[in-house]
Amino acid sequence: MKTYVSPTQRPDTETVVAVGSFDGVHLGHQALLARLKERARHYRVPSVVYTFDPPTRVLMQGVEFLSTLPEKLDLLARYGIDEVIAVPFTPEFAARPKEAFLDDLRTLRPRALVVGEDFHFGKGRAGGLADLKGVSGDVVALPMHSLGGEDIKSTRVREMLKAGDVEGASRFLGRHYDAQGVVVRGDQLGRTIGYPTANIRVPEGKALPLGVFAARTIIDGQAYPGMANVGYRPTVDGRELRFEVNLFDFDGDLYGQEVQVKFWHYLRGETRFSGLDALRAQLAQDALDARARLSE
Ligand SMILES: Cc1cc2nc3c(=O)[nH]c(=O)nc-3n(C[C@H](O)[C@H](O)[C@H](O)COP(=O)(O)O)c2cc1C
Ligand SMILES: Nc1ncnc2c1ncn2[C@@H]1O[C@H](COP(=O)(O)OP(=O)(O)O)[C@@H](O)[C@H]1O
Repeated sequence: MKTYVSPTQRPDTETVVAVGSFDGVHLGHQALLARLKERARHYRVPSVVYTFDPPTRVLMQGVEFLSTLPEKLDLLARYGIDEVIAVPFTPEFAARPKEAFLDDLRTLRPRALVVGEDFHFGKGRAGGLADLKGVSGDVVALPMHSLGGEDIKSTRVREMLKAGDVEGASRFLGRHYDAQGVVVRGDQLGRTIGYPTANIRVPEGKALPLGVFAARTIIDGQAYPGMANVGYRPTVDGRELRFEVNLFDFDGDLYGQEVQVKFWHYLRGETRFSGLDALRAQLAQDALDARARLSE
């Protein structure tokens, strides 16, 4: 998959194009991508995803993102997209009139455009489907996808994560929600209570679910079962948000390693224990619960 930061960078050929933030690449996005690929086969031209980094809502409304750009590119490659144009979404870009965006699209010579039916663009969200018809003779506007009577939206996935509902988020994403980052040093307390935890630093702004979870951690392509905590560690008077994982049946040095944690099941909310002994007892129970959930 080729990636560009501007539509003018790519070779001057016809295309089919899907436009959007694609934050999380959830089931609704996946339906759009399937339609994009179908149109690309039909016209025998490359499938192009025109996306914004960061997602428009992250810049405009200050929300957290579900996928970092590398995570999003990785997912789009796996769905078999030929090219991605990831334009830096800045206040200046957001303030451009709709005509400027339409001109950008024209440089891609789109045989077909695939968007969600509520797609808007340009300053004040002034541009809509009718404008797109001036750029391509084949505008596919997909209706909002729903699951169990609920619209599938990135916003809803963010809400579920904040409530610890990683199962709900997984249903909407069509895969387990995950976070990638590098293992950094913590307070070296975990090992003293028999539960060493790899503290993971994720890119600032990445949405994390809150609570205690059964998780699978991918290190060098291998999956390790374990349990994760995302919280403030009230028992040890923690202050900032920490993301840590204890791996079962693992012993080794992980500092500096890049890891990917897949959140499997919500186990409980974080609580304040009377001391480290009480915390240790709870961790023993969490480990049993996590193993049971992971072997289901
Ligand atoms: C599965 C799991 C659950 C946890 N639950 C809690 C909790 O409920 N309350 C709390 O204060 N800390 C909780 N912690 C965080 C521990 O306090 C933390 O692992 C310990 O302070 C060690 O920190 P360190 O990695 O900086 O050495 C949990 C950690 C894990 C791995
Ligand atoms: N089973 C394990 N799960 C997680 N980390 C482990 C495990 N075994 C060893 N480690 C290593 O020990 C470190 C965690 O020990 P800990 O005392 O909690 O220190 P820190 O506070 O620096 O995280 C991890 O970063 C990793 O390098």
